[in-house]
Amino acid sequence: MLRSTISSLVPRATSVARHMSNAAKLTTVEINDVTGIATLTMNRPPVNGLNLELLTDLNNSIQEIEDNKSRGLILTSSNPTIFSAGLDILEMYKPDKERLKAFWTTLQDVWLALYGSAVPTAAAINGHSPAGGCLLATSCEYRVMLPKFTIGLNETKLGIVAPKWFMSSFLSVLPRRVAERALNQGRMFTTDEALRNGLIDEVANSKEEALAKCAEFIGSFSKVNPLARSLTKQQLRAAELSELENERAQDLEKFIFFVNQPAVQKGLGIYLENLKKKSKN
Ligand SMILES: CCCCC/C=C\CCC/C=C/CC(=O)SCCNC(=O)CCNC(=O)[C@H](O)C(C)(C)COP(=O)(O)OP(=O)(O)OC[C@H]1O[C@@H](n2cnc3c(N)ncnc32)[C@H](O)[C@@H]1OP(=O)(O)O
Repeated sequence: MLRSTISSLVPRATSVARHMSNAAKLTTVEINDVTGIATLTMNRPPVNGLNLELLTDLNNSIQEIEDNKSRGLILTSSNPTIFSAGLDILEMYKPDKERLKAFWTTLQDVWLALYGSAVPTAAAINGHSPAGGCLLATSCEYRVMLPKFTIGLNETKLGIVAPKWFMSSFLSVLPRRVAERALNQGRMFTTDEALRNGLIDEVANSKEEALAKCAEFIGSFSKVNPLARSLTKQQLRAAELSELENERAQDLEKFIFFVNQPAVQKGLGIYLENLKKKSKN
C-alpha cells in the first residue's frame, strides 16, 4: 500500500572521515496509499546519532512531506532498540569550525520545520530517545512509545546545557515544574514514567502497533478543515518558533562559544570514552 518509497542513493563527499556513515540517504519516506500518511524513518546505524548528514536528510524529508501534501507525518527509526541517541557527540568533540556551524544551523532548521510543521505529526518511539532524540519526539504533536526504553533531556549529565528551544518543546508537553526538575536533573524517564508524567501519550507493544496508534491520532483530524487546523497549530507554536527565528545567529554564536570551552570539551571527551568502554563490555 505504498504510494511511493523515496529512498534515493545520493553520493556525498565529505572531507572528515569519522562523519562519513555511508553514501546512502539516511532517511526514508513511505506514503500510505490509503491514509495518505507519510512515515519518515531514520536509518543511521548504529544509534541514529544526529550528525550533519542525518539532519540534512531529515530536513529534506520533512520538506518533501509538506510539499507532497501528505495527511500527516509519523517519525520513527529503523533500529529496533534506539529511536535516536541524540546529537552525534563526535560533531561537537574537537569540532571542525565550518562543519560545526553547518551542523547547528541544520539542527535549527529541523526543529523549525518539525515543530512548525503544517501537517499533523506523531512520533512512534520504538527505542531509547535521549536528548536530541527527545527533542525530535517532543516536537511532534503526539508520542507513542514501546515499553522498557528511556526518553528525556539528559544534557546536564553530559555537562552541557539544553538550549531554550529544546526546553520549549519539552515544556509544550510537560507541566513546568516537572520539566524544570527533569531538565536540572538530566532525568531520563522510563516508558512507564514518561506515560505517567505526560511526556508520551500512549504505550504500544510493537512498532506496528505504535505506527497504527500514531495513524489513528492523525486520523482524528479527518473531519477538521486542514487549513484551520494547521493555522491553529502554528498560532499556538508561533511564539517559540519566532523566538528562535529571530535569534538564530545569536543561538549559533552561543553554541559555538559554549562547545569550544575547554571544560565542555573535556566533559564530552570523558562521556564519549565512557560510552565506548560501556559498548565494549
Ligand atoms: C547557555 C547556552 C547554551 C547554548 C548551547 C550549548 C550547548 C549545546 C547543547 C547541545 C545539546 C545536545 C543534545 C544531545 O543530543 S547530546 C547527545 C546525548 N546523547 C546521549 O547521551 C546518548 C548516549 N548514548 C547512549 O546512552 C546509548 O548509546 C544508547 C543510545 C542508550 C544506546 O545504547 P546501546 O544500544 O547499548 O549502544 P552503545 O551505547 O553500545 O552505542 C553504540 C555505539 O554508538 C556510540 N554512541 C552512542 N550514542 C552516541 C552519541 N550520542 N554520539 C556519538 N556516538 C554515540 C557509542 O559510543 C558506541 O560506539 P562504538 O561502537 O564505537 O563504541
